[in-house]
Amino acid sequence: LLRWNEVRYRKKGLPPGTMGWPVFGETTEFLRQGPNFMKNQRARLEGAVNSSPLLFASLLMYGNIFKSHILGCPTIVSMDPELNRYILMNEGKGLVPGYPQSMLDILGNRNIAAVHGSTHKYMRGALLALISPTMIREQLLPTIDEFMRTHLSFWDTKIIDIQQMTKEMALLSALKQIAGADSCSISQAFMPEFFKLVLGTLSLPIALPGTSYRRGVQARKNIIRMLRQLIEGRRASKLYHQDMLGRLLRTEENKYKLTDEEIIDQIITILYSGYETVSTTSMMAVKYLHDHPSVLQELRKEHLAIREKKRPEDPIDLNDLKSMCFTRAVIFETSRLATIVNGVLRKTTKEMELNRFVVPKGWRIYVYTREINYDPFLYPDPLSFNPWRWLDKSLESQKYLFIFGGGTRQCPGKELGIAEISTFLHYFVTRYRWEEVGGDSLMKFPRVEAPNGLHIRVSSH
Ligand code: HEM
Repeated sequence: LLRWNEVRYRKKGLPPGTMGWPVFGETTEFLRQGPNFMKNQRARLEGAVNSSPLLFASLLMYGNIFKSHILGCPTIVSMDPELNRYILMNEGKGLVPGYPQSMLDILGNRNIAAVHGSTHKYMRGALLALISPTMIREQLLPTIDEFMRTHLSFWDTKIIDIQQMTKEMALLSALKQIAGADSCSISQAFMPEFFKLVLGTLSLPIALPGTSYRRGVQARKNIIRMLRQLIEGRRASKLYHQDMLGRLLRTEENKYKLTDEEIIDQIITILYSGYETVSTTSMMAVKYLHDHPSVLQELRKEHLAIREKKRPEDPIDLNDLKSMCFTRAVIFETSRLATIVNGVLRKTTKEMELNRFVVPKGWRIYVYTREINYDPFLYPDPLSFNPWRWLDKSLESQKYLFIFGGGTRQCPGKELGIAEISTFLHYFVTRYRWEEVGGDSLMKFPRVEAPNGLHIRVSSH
C-alpha cells in the first residue's frame, strides 16, 4: 500500500518527500511528532541527497520544501521563508486559502477564508471599516476597557484556570464590541454554542450523530438563530447603536452594504479569528511573565506609571496604548516564542511551478512559518524570552515576520488584538500578583493549549 501510494503520486518535477498510507497519508506522524515531523522530513531529504546529486543541487538552490499527505490531502510543506513570502503575496496567481472543508462548512460560505478575488476584497473592506484606527480609538477601546475592568474583578484569593478565563475573555470582549449592551443578554446562551462551533471546525467532516463536526454544524444553526433575532430586534426598535452590528445595519452611512447572511458570516469571522489567537497569546503571556520576574517587573512599571496619572475610574485611551512600548514587545515576544500560529494553509487553483518544483492543481500548501520564529540570525539566543529585542522597531517590519500572516490576507485584526491583550495585561498586572499552582502541562502542537487548564493562585497586588 505504501508503495502504491508513492506510485500514485509519482509525477515528474514534484518536490521530494513521501506520501505515507492511502487516505491517512502521514497525518498520524504529523500530529504526533509536531514540529519534529518537519525537521525529520528535512533530515531524511538531506540524507537522500547524498545519493542523488540532482536532488542535492535542487535542495541547495530551492530550499526547504517537501511533499506529504496530511489531514486528508496531498500537501506541499514549505519551510522556505522566501517561498512562504511569495505564496502569501501572490494569491492572485492561484494560491488561495486552503482551509479544511469542516471549517468552511461551519464558518459559512461568506466567511473571509471562503471567498477570493473581488468578493474577498469587498468583505475585507467591510471588516476593515469596522476595526479601523478611528473605530479603535473612539468605540472599540472604550468598550474593551469597560469589559476588562469588570471581567478582571474579584479574581483575588482565588485559584483560577487562566486558560478558561482568557478564552471567555476573548469571546465575551468581541461579543461586546459587536452587540454592545445586548451582548449581556445573549452571552450565556451564546458561549457554549460558540465553543462547539470552534471544536467542529477542527474536526473531520463526518456528519454522524455525536461527532464534533455534527455538533459544530448544529451550533452554527443556533448561533445564526440568535444573531437573526438580534438583527430583527434592532430593526424593530430603531434605537441608535454604536457597536459593530449597529454600523453594519446602518446601510446609509456605510460604503459596504452587506446582506443579512453576509453580516452574520462577518460576525462569525470576527469572533472566530480573534478568539483563539487573543486568548492563547494572553494565557502564554501570563505564563512567561510568571517564569520571568524581571520582565514582569518592567511591564508592571510601565502600567503603574500609566495608572499614576489617572483616577481609578479613568479608562485606558489611545495615548496610553501608544505609550505601552514594552507591553507591545511582550506580546510580540510571546507570539514568537510560543508560536501561536504555526503556519497558514493555501491551495492551488491550477498546476504551477514553485521553486522549480511542480505543484499540481488542488494540492494544499502548508506555509509553515514556525521555524523562522527561532532563526538565530533574526533573533539571537532564539529560545530565550527576551521582549527587549522588540524595542528595536525594525524587527516588527522585517520581511520574514509572519506572526500575523502576510500579503493580501495579513491579519486585519492585528492592532485590535494587541489593544485587547494590552488592556488585559494592564488590569491584570496592576491589580494582581499570581503564582502557578503547578503540575499543569502545556502542549505546543498542533495548537498551543494546556490540556487540563493552567491554574494560578491570584492575590491582590
Ligand atoms: C494576537 C492576535 C492575532 C493573531 C496572532 C492573528 C493572526 C492571524 C494570521 C496569521 C492570519 C493570516 C491567516 C491566513 O493567511 O490564512 C490572520 C488573518 C485574519 N485575522 Fe487575525 N490574528 C489575531 C487577532 C485577530 C483579531 C482580534 C481579529 C478580529 C477582527 C482577527 C481577524 C482576522 C481575519 C478576519 C483574518 C483573515 C483575513 C483575510 O483573509 O483577509 N485577527 N490573523
